[in-house]
Amino acid sequence: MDADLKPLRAQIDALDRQLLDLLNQRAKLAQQIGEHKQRLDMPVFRPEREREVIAKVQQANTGPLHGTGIAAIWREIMSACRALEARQQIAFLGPEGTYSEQAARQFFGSSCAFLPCADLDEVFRSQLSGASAYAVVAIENSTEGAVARTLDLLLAHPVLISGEISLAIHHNLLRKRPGTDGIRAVLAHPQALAQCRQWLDAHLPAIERRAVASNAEGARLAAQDETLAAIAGEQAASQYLLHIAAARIQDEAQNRTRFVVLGTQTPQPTGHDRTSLILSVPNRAGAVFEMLKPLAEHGVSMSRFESRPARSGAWEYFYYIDLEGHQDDPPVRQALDELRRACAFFKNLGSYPIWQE
Ligand SMILES: O=C(O)C(=O)C[C@]1(C(=O)O)C=C[C@@H](O)C=C1
Repeated sequence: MDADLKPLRAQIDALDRQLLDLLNQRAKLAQQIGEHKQRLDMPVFRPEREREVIAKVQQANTGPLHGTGIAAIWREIMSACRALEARQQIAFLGPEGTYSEQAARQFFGSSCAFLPCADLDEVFRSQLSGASAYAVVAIENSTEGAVARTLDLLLAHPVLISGEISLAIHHNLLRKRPGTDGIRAVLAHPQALAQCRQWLDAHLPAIERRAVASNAEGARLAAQDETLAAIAGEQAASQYLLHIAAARIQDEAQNRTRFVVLGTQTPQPTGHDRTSLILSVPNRAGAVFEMLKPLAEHGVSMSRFESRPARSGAWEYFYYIDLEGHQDDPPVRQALDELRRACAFFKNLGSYPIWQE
């Protein structure tokens, strides 16, 4: 009975008052930091500091709260404190309800303005023009590989990567009513259709698969027509008031997407950082081997190696390389100096903290 809960709830109420006082004390300190940053024209958002804050509270945590819960709470606390320093806009690939929006909200917390953009080009433009302080774009999926348009735009524009976030992606079949009877077409982004191929082959083999600009766009259309189903996340289900006709239909249970955060600053080293580069070498025997030599010589690990055609017609490629470490760490700095000298093309997209759940 609720009456039995009364004394415990009274204790929670008293603690909440204390928490509120403490949070407001914390917010006042963030405001003072904000004034200082404004005087010195320093960036408000400091991902390396936020990472440190979360690591410290997780280390101090004796439970029963879990580390992931602690991280989520502190991300929101810092988002609210950050908003007192400056309210920033974050661009992402819309419409509302996409995984990109989920990544943007998880990374920056909810005390920001979020701008859904029509396509990836517009997401980049919004950040480059300064209309948005940051942008969040998908770069690779563990099942389907690289997001080609993102790679091309990273090459074409003068952008810096200020952070990353990796999300577990659970696809669901969404529609206006429960069950799969009467579905005429399944709508989703081509990547999501590909990630659910086996499930669709087994459960809806004769049904049309229609590629649309985003999963959320598919969900929006499915909300208007009973004969359409969409593949999308739970966020899209609640956004467009759809039923989950089948849950977790992706072929790989461990399906994840990595997103990068585009900004104007390179965060300071945290000891757990990644550096992203785009390189190119002439098309001759041994050139790629030579290109990678400085990394081996300085003991720098490579966590990703991806190639895209250079469209020169000469079988030349751009190589997208992620290194472990920060560009200010001496071994990485030395390797970068040598790569800069040796490569026909060298672009440093910057160093940023590795995402921590
Ligand atoms: O330490 C800072 O630079 C702050 O502005 C404070 C704070 C926080 O709330 O802890 C807020 C925003 C920054 O991104 C980092 C941390």
